Amino acid sequence: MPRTQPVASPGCGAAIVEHGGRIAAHGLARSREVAACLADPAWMAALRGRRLATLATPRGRFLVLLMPLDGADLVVFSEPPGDAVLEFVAAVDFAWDIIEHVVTDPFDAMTVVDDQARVAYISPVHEAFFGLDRGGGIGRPVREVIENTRLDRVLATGRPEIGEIQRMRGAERVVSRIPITRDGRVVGAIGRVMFKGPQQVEALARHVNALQREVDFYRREAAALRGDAVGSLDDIVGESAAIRRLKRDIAKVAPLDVPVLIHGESGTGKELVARALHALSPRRAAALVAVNGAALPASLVESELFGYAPGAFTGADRKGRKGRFEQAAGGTILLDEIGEMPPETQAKLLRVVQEGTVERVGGEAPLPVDFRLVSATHCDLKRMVAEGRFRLDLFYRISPVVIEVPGLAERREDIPLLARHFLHELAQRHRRPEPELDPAAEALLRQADWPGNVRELRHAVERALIFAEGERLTPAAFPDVAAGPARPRPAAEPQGARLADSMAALEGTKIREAMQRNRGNKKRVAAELGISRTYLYKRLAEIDA
Ligand SMILES: Nc1ncnc2c1ncn2[C@@H]1O[C@H](COP(=O)(O)OP(=O)(O)OP(=O)(O)O)[C@@H](O)[C@H]1O
Repeated sequence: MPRTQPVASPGCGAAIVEHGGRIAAHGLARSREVAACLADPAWMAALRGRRLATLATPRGRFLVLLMPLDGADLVVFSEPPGDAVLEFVAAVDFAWDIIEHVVTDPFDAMTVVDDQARVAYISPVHEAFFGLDRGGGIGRPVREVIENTRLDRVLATGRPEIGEIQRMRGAERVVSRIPITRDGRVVGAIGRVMFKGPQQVEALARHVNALQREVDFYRREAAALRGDAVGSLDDIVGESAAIRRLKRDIAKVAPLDVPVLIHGESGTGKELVARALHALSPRRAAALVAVNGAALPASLVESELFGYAPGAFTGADRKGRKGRFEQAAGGTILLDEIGEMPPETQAKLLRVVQEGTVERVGGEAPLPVDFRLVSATHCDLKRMVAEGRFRLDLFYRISPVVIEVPGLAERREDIPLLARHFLHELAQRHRRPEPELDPAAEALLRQADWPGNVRELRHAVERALIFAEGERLTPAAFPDVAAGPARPRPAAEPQGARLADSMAALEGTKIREAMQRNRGNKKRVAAELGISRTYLYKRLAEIDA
């Protein structure tokens, strides 16, 4: 009989119960209540039948597992991993058999990966399908073992993927990939594949899936053609801290009726931000009208923005035409590339923004207009104001709130996510199977410099998809993407400002050289360079700073 005494670690224990009656107990198994159970032949017989059971003791409820040995039984006691497991085992006499069924079911194979995306378990039927020996995949990176798997992605995103189609060994299967969390942390993932299952269900699932994607695609396409302001935070792909912050800012600002200036490098998604601002605002039912400041021909600015009255031009629409501000009535107007608008247009815009009215060309009375103003630019407008290239009064009017959109270089962790998002979307558009992005290609895209930001990445993915051969995109599919040291990035500034920068740098060098030549004699330096002494002092102060 076991000695019964207080145990140091009551959380678990084990005992070997010999069929002859001898018991060697450890940990929890040495406690009085447990020892009594182990010594009770009826209790042991019931446990042998179930293999997995629960035991209620004054210390709590425990899971009990029996493993038959030669002439003895090994009985293990353990704290349960969770109440649901306890309840399941307590309620179902054949819990063991169910677990066995789940892990070996030939119609619903299972793969389990750990938090490093290494294979922890594969159902025997799945192993056989991949030509693996029993246990042959264990411990290996799942990508090496299972074709087209995305279990590593599911680990990274923590998001389940249900009912997806996966191509394996030339056949398409319906799969689900589910992250498993413990205490809020993803500790692994399971993949399930309807292996042989009813073929109809599989085909149906595939069909529904393809239709769903197609509907999504055409819905977006139609919305874009209608110029609808559909958009939402979900359209902004990315999980980096910078993107999460951006989304938080958008959600905060959208419901307020204040003008917003969106600033960011070219191709960072400023238009998406504008659409989300509109979609989350009380004005969402009305239109979002976009005006591109860089594309407005000077001669048409007025009629385009403010419309024209009936009979204003010979040959013009007799009834007159609404301008963009009138079209945006009750909605939002997006003044895109506002930094590119010439001074005369800026003056006209200021009037509209200040007075809330527009005057149609050839019209008599100003018409009140009700719009929410959103502007976007890649220019440094403050600097343009300082240089006299942008009106200060207009700047104040358009920028009570400024939203900064981060460049791709500041959120490289989003690159794989964006690349896969575009692969998915573009594969639908070009009606091509969606290829996998192989890890080396993913690494290349992550490291590359993207002066054109998300737009450039999208183009690179599109080119790769169109020219791709096979089901996998390797680095060779991205011949124009340079790995390693960054290519020179064009600043988020128009050409004029870059020229100004280089002029300033050149001027600094000339001044420094002249100062050396003339041993610091400022009078001589000013004379040599043909500049005033006051200007020289100013530039020297800037250079020293
Ligand atoms: N976070 C994102 N998620 C998904 N798509 C994005 C994202 N950012 C940009 N894109 C896509 O990249 C392309 C360029 O984005 P967009 O036109 O909004 O950029 P922009 O900042 O307005 O550029 P520009 O200043 O050159 O007009 C679009 O196809 C857009 O859908």
